[in-house]
This record gives sequence, C-alpha cells and structure tokens, in this order.
Amino acid sequence: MQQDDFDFDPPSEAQPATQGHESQLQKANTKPRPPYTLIKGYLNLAQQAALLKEVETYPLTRPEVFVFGKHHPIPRSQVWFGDKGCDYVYSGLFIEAQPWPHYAQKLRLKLERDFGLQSNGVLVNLYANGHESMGWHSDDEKEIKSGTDIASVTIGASRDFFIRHKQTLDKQCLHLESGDLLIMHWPMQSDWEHSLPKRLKVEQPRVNYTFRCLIANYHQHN
Ligand SMILES: O=C(O)CCC(=O)C(=O)O
Ligand SMILES: [Fe+2]
Repeated sequence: MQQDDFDFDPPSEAQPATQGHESQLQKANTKPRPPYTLIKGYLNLAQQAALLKEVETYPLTRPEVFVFGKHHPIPRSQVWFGDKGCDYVYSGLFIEAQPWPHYAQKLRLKLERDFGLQSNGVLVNLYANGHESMGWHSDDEKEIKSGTDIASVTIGASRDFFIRHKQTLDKQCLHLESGDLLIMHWPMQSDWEHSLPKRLKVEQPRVNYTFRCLIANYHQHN
C-alpha cells in the first residue's frame, strides 16, 4: 500500500442525511420529489485536502460557448477525465478524455465500492469564487448510459445548488458543503434541471466532481 493510499481505503462511515426518493414524508407528499441522495460529510478532511492539492495540477480550461450569436467564456474552469474512448460533448463542446489523476481515480473507486456507482469519466468544475456559476441544465447528453446515476462531490466553499422540475417548476435548494456527496439517481435528469447560481459574497474557490457513466466510443460511431 502506498503511503498516500491510506485515507481513501477505509469504507465510509457517513450515513445518508437525506434520501430524496424514499422517505416517509415523500410518500405522503404528492408534490414531485427529485430522486437524489445527499450524504453530508462523505469525505473526511484528509481526503478533501488530498483532492484540493491535486486540483492544482489539473489542466483546467475555460472554453467558449456560442450563445445568441456570440462567443462567451464559461463562468468557471473545467476538465474532463475519463477512460479511453470516453470523450464527452458538453454544452455543445467536444471534450477529449484526459487520463485519470491519482486521487480522482481513488474517489471513483470509493464511490463504486460504497454505492456500486458505475462511472468511466468525471467532469471537474472549478468556481474561483461566488462570481462563477453554472446555469440551469440537465446532465442528459446522449452519450450518458441509460439507467446510470450521476454522483457529485463538493470540495471547498459551500454553495447553494438548485433543483427545478421541468414541468411544474417546483424548486428545491440544497446547501452543498465541502465533503458532501449528492447522488442524482436515474432518471432524475429527464424530469429535473439543476443550477449553481452566483453568490457574490463567497470569496473562496469551490471544486465539484461529477462522476458519469458514458457509452464508450460513442463519438466514433455517431
Ligand atoms: O458544481 C456543481 O455542483 C454542479 C455541476 C454540474 O451540474 C455539472 O457539472 O453538470
Ligand atoms: Fe450538471
């Protein structure tokens, strides 16, 4: 065992704090409820620190998107790590998979061990401060494998995360803090959108990892 492996290997003791899809409350409530599981404090401080340090080595970029006839840099920076053949088209941008860094890979294996989460790629977003954000969207790209969940891990600054039903516009706000894990269960992306609004008072950076399972080689065949 490598010395730096110690802190990702023990099984997690964290328990689900909120189960978006199974609570008694939900059964009694007729309003649509997003199918998610929120696990507060999933990662301990050492795990968070290891990931934050690793982020400094990531080849983050700030691609431009074409909206309303103009090019705009996205209001955050990002990188996509994935297995061979797991390239991704996200916000209309083709992103080639970069090889997995050490701790991002360890986190992927931990999620698989703790929850049986299947993933072959992770999108990492860095929000330098509360001026950076992500607009309403669903992670419903065609290359995402049907039936798979999306796991989102937050490190750094706490931020509000909104979830909104596409038809009823019912809205929920989750306050995501460093170390929290949010699992968005299939088929949440078909009925719900999510966003990370600006919070101008936030001065610290936040990093978010969203683990996804793609159909391998999708862009070679489509
Ligand atoms: O930063 C977040 O919590 C959201 C990230 C997200 O929605 C995405 O990467 O698709
Ligand atoms: Fe998303």
